[in-house]
Amino acid sequence: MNFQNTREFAQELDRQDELAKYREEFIFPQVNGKNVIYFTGNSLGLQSKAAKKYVEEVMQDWGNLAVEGHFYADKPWWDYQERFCQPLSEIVGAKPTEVGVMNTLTVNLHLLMVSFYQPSSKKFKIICEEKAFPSDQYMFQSQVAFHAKSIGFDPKEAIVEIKRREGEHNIRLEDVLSKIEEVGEELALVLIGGVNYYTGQVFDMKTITEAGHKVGAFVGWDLAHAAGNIELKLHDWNVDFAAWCSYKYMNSGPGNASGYFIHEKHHNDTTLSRFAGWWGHNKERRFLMEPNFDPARSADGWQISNLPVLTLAPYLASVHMFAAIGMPKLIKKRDLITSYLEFILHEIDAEIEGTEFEIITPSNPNERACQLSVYLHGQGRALFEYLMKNGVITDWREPNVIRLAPVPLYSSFEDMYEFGQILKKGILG
Ligand SMILES: Cc1ncc(COP(=O)(O)O)c(C=O)c1O
Ligand SMILES: Nc1ccccc1C(=O)C[C@H](N)C(=O)O
Repeated sequence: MNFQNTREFAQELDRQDELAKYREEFIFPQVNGKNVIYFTGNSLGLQSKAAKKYVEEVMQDWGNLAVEGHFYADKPWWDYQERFCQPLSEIVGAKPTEVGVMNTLTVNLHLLMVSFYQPSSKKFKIICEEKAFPSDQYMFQSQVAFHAKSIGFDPKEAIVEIKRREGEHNIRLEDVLSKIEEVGEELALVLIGGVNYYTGQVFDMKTITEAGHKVGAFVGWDLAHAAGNIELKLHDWNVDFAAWCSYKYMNSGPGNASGYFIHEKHHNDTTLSRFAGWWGHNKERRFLMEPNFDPARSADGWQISNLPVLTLAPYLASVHMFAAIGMPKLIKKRDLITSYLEFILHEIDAEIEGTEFEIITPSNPNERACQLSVYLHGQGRALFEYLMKNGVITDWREPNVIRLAPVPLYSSFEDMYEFGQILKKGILG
């Protein structure tokens, strides 16, 4: 499409946008009496109007029914999580029995590593990406330290990071594959962010998963920046496990629950260790209070505690909205609005001397989703602060990168145009 950097053109794209009406379903913070231009749905998604209704429903049931709500609420609490399985399975490309919600992201990745990182003295290495999100790095370090002494391997050798090549911002697939081959039989686990939080790079999960399996490793994915953002086919890709937070693209609220996936091929595997609790016990027999753990033969078998229902309520509102729309439409708009933002950035960059906006996110549409990370050469933190003051909510990452994520559910094309104008003013004064 031949884009134009005019308000009329952006408004025309909004008129043609079949998802435009969903913007009304969200609450935008106000700056100078106007909706902000919100680019940080990759950090915390906006509150939907439905979220409050779902929470209020639980509050009312709690008030009216108290303990009886577990079984007699409209959406009974004891199996509240089952309402997620169908819609979530569509979002991440899984069978409904392969997904669940519980805890928070890093906690779930730790718990999944209990099952899928069982090192021996010969097979103990973990492949991850260089500069993974810090929480993942700390997780790897602590998992390795936890096992190293009893198994007797050198913790310093255990974590193998895939590096970017000199002068490049993104990791090459060929480098991931050759590292997997090089580590070979010593490789116990590959665990990478499916979409890199800093650059927005989307990894070829199918190919990497296959390569990991070829050398006998488990392969898992941190899908924090992927769930609700990109097409996923976790079942077909034969991924062993994955987890994601729900507060980014899935708009479930700050620090909210994590979704997780465990491939059905593992559901009956009793050799996998796991940390158990009564909510993972055989569902029909859960309330018999039996002494021995009999795990549910599905992803539910990894549940531990009864559910934080109030917390799950806004997440349920969100998955219902995603289910009503479907990922294909979101992805279609995502690609158009991201390309439009890219075009606007190039236009403004070309107009202004002395600046250079280097988009470090891959330009190949197969390797990016809705985030553009922009290196603002010639500009400093003052520009970021100007943007924030003028109603553009973005984030700053050292040394000089802003991340912009136009979210297809609630961002408009006119937002992109307006952002360009504010950016220009911020630079030219
Ligand atoms: C890739 C990635 N992993 C892990 C986390 C941490 O998640 P949590 O604090 O929910 O455990 C985040 C974001 O906060 C993230 O972007
Ligand atoms: N949960 C948060 C709480 C406080 C500050 C940031 C976060 C984020 O989620 C950061 C996000 N993971 C990121 O990619 O930057």
